[in-house]
Amino acid sequence: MAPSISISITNSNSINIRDFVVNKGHGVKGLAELGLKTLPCQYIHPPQERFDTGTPEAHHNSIPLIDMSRCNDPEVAEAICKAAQKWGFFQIVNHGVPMHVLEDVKDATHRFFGLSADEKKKYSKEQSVTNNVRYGTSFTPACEKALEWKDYLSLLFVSDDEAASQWPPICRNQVMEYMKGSEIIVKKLLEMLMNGLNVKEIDETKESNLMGSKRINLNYYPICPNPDLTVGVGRHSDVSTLTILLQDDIGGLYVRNTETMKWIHVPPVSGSLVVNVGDALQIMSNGKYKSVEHRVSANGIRNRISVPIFVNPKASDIIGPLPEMLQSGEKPLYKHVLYSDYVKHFFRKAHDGKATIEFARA
Ligand SMILES: CC(C)(COP(=O)(O)OP(=O)(O)OC[C@H]1O[C@@H](n2cnc3c(N)ncnc32)[C@H](O)[C@@H]1OP(=O)(O)O)[C@@H](O)C(=O)NCCC(=O)NCCSC(=O)/C=C/c1ccc(O)c(O)c1
Ligand SMILES: O=C(O)CCC(=O)C(=O)O
Ligand SMILES: [Fe+2]
Repeated sequence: MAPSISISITNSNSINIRDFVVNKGHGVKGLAELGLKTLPCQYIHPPQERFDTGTPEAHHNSIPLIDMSRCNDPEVAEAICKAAQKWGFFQIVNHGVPMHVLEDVKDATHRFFGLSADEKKKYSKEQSVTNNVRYGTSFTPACEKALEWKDYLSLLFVSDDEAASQWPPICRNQVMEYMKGSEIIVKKLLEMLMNGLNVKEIDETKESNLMGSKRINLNYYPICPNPDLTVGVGRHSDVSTLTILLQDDIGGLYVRNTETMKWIHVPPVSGSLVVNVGDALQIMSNGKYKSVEHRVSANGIRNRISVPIFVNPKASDIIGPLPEMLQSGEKPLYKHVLYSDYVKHFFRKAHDGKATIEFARA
C-alpha cells in the first residue's frame, strides 16, 4: 500500500489525500476541483507506465472501423471475426443504438459526477444498500502502489425492478435505455463471433456463458494537473465476454498492438461504439479471439467520460474452452473456472496488464 502522507494543498491547508479521495468520497474529481498546481505523489506512476502520447505511431494504423448497416453481409461478419483475432478491438458505426440514447447517457454521466460528495458517497462500498451499485475511485485503492486518476459508478444489472429501485435516480433511466438499446447489436456480434468459431447454435448454456450478466460502469476522468506523470486507467484486459464502450470526443484510450507491442490510440468517432473481446471470450475461444491490453491516459484540458457495458457470463457459470474448439484435437489452453472466482481474482489486485488470465491457464 502507498504511504498515507499529508501534502500541502495551499500554504494554510494540509489534507490526507487517500482519506479525502477514497474514504471521504470526494473522489479524484473533488481533488481536481481544489485547484492543485501539481499532482499528489500518490498518483505518480513509474516512468515505464506513463504515456508518451506524442509518438506519431500511436495515431496511425488504428483498430478497424466497421459499418454495421449491412450486418447480414458475410464480409461484415468476416471483418468482425478478423478484428477480434488480430486486434481484439474494433469500432462500429450504424449499430442501431439511437444517437439520442448515447447523448443522454453521456449527459447522465456528467450529472451523476456533478452531485455533491455526500450524495455520491451514498453509493460507496461502505454506504450502498446493495453490492450491485458501487461508486468508487481508482480501481482497487487498497492494493495499488499508485492510484489511478479516475472515479467510477459501477452498476451490475440484476433485474429491471432492482435497477428501478437501487440505481441512482439521476442517471438510471438513461443507463437502462443504453443497456436495452445495445442488446440487439450485442447479440448480433456474438452470433457472428460464434459463427466464426463454427459454433452454429447458441443454446441456453452458451447464451448464459456469453451474456448471462451485464455490468455498466460510468467512468469520469477529471482534468489532471500533471497528466504525463499518471494514468487514467492502468494496463489491463477486461474480464468480460465483450465490452461495448461509449467514449466522448476527447480521446485517451490506447490499445496494445500485439504484433509490434506499441500502443495505438483509439480515435473518438462521433456516434461510434468501441467493441473489445474480454478474457471470458479469449478463454471460451481457446485463445482464437484476443482480449487485448488497453489503458487510458489522463489529460490536462477537459474532463473525460466513458461508459463501458461489460457483457459477461453469469457469476455462477463455469467457463472454459468451448467443446467445438477442441473437436479437432486442439489442446485446451485454459481450464474450467467458476466465473465469479475469476472476477474476484481480477478485482482483488491492482491492474497488472495481461496477468489475470494466468488464473485460468491449463
Ligand atoms: C464479481 C462478483 C462475483 C463480485 O461479487 P461480490 O459479492 O461483490 O464479491 P466481493 O468479494 O464482495 O468483491 C470482491 C472484491 O471485488 C472488488 N469489487 C467489487 N465490485 C467492484 C467494482 N464494481 N469495481 C471495482 N472493484 C470491485 C472489491 O475489491 C471487492 O472487495 P471489497 O472491496 O468489497 O472487499 C459480482 O459482482 C458478480 O456476480 N459479477 C458478475 C460479473 C461481473 O461483474 N463481471 C465483471 C465484468 S467487469 C470488466 O470486465 C472490467 C471491469 C473493469 C476494468 C477496468 C477498470 O478500471 C474497472 O474499474 C473495471
Ligand atoms: O475509458 C476508456 O476509454 C476505457 C475504460 C476501460 O478500459 C474500462 O473501464 O475497462
Ligand atoms: Fe477496460
